[in-house]
Amino acid sequence: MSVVVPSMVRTRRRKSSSAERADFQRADFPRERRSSSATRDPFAPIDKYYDEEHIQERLLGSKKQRVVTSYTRQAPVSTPDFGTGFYPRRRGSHDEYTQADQELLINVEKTISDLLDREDNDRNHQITIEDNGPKHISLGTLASAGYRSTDLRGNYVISNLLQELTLAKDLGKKVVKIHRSRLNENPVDRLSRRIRDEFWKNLERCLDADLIEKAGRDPKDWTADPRPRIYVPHGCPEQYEYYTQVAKERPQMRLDVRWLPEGSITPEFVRDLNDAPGILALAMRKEIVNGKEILKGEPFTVPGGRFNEFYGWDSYMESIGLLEHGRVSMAKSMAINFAFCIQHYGKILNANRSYYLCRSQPPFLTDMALKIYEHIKHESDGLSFLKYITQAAIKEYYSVWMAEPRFDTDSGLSRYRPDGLGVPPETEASHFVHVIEPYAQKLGKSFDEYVDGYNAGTIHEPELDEYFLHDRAVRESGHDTSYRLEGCAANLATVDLNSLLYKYETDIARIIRTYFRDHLKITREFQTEANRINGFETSAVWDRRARMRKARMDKLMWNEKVGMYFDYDTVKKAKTNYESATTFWAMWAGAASPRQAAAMVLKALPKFEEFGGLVSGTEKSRGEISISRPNRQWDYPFGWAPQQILAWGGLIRYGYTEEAHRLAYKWLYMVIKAFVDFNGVVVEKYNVTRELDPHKVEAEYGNQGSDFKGVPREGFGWVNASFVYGLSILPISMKRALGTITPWRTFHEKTAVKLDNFDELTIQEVAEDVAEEIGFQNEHGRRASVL
Ligand SMILES: OC[C@H]1O[C@H](O[C@H]2O[C@H](CO)[C@@H](O)[C@H](O)[C@H]2O)[C@H](O)[C@@H](O)[C@@H]1O
Ligand SMILES: [Ca+2]
Repeated sequence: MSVVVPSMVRTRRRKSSSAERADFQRADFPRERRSSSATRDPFAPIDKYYDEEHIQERLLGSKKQRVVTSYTRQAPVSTPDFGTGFYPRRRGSHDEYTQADQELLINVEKTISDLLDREDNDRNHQITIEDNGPKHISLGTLASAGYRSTDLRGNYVISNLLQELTLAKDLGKKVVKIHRSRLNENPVDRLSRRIRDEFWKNLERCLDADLIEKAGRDPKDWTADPRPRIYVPHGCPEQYEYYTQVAKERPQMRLDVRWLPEGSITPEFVRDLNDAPGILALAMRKEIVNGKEILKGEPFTVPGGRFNEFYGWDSYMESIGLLEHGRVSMAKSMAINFAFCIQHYGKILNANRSYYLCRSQPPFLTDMALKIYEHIKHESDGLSFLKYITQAAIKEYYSVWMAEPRFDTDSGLSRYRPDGLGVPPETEASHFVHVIEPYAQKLGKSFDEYVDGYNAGTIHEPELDEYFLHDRAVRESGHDTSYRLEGCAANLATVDLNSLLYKYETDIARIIRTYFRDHLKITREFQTEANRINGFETSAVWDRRARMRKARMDKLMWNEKVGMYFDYDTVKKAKTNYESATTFWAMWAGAASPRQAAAMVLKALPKFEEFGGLVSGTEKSRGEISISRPNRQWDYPFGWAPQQILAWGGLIRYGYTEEAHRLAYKWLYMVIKAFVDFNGVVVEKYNVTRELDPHKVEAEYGNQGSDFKGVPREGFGWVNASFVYGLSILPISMKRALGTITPWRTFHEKTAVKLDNFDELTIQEVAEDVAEEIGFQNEHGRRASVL
């Protein structure tokens, strides 16, 4: 058997003195040393896994020479597939493929540079299926102290190697031992592990002395002098003092601490802050450390990418994944931060930046409180947590969603309709060029001059006022942007918002009845006109509100023929006709009757189901796309994690478990396939119609999460959550199939149940049976046979 020793090893061995050799053999690494894998968990979190400072000294000695990493050099050859270069040789008998727990000894810097040199053909610091490199490397084994080499092949393994080494480099490691099994890990396990051990941690922020610098940074601050700045609400003098002290103690940070005014925050005030954007203070708690009382910020999880602040509905979605991973205290802190925002800013904010002060996002607080409570009900403060958050949600319900300008008295339904003035400053400057340019030209002004004048109120343009009223509403809806909402959002009582409010009403009724003996006292900071006199709430009125809302939704939004809810235009007094995946929110909230749910499954679902799960809206509703009518990120062909999460929940709630499984499988398959083929990528949104590279989204704002060097470090908050939650609802057979990257088609073909008289019992047929039982016909007039 010929043993191939990488050329560098041979050279070094020849040069090394006998004394050095003796030292080396005396040391801990005899030629057939036992692997350390018996004691080291191949899948440990990176800080533990690479926490072996001693490797370098022990192995490299003073000359740092003995760790070998090299490509197997061969004569350049030319192949039609790869072009000219050094290509993988055939496997030799020395390859130790059978040893799943084999460990490799790797020089970090050198291997990264070799890998990028050879494998990263398009020079984007990622190794993906779009690179035409050899997808092969020979590395020294730990057991032979680098004397023997073993081969790694294939895009996934080679890319995982780059990722692991980049992580090790982040930790300052020069030489590492890596298990082969870590590079070859089942991708579902690998992504779950990275979310659990790394992504959540890297997305964690806190407005404490040590972290304010990180959380204060705003990639959306386009001003000439971006610097960390914090605004403190009037009612929080201790916090003001705290941050002033931080600013004094750490002048290099250039932290600018400012008060917010007492009383209501006006649109004019918010507009005027655009030249000095800043983060908004969040909740802090008092802790005793070394006998001294100190303030500690309640932490929060940010979405990722350029979204480096505490978001509204992202946080709810993230909490689903966090709870699944046992990070209960983080979810709890986020709910407490929401209560703080309601108390001090009057609403759950779009996010805690000054330019978001006027607007909110889709409300999920009662469901969040209940989910967290399930995890902490045995704790001494479990019930007081539920009480505190429910009171905050009640205040939010009355003063945000059931008050002017959001509440529409005619329909009795609510709208996204925030206050505000001027052009939203957080988007790229170019975002509104096509809208504003024609007005600027009319006045002979440049784009910038026009925006300055319009924002300052020296230029008046009612048409633009109307445009931005709707634009702000689009952003408050979280669905920014979409042709469903463009030019009309502020007038729409949307299915999404009213489903969520129905959920508030039913949740609040249930909470008051079940946990507070039908009498919930409202403390002063959360009192509103609606409950100030009584000072308490009871369940009956909430039940009644829910029934009323359902009746209104049925009347104004439900379309029996199409089997779907549609947004209601409160100005035109008519249903709209844009088909949106938000119709399934009514199922998530429990607002649909069993009959409506069956109709949605039978008629609506097929319109939204694509290769990668649910698409946001149908192609027909989006309409033609052109240069003057570009793609919008919340329209066809894009799919978003929250839409999937809510639809799965809704389907399960009404007993359509197989449907939920199928959709979850498709979404997770798409996410994991991109993760495997594209260097571990996890992004904000996906093109659910694109099988090869669904993470490539050509729409406004690009795609957060795709721009990284070597390894993604945080994924994207709600996609992380959707992955964790999706796995939690799938049966084990599906999880296994996902781990082997089995497309839905194949999985389905192999596992579909065969019954007598049926070629295949499809879920569609089950839905038809349900429909049959309730006397419902699909649009082709077809009735299913009775089982
Ligand atoms: O900066 C542009 C817009 O960015 C946010 O919207 C998008 O990201 C959010 C964070 O992940 C998410 O909540 C929202 O649904 C996305 O459309 C922001 O919320 C917008 O207000 C902002 O204009
Ligand atoms: Ca590349």
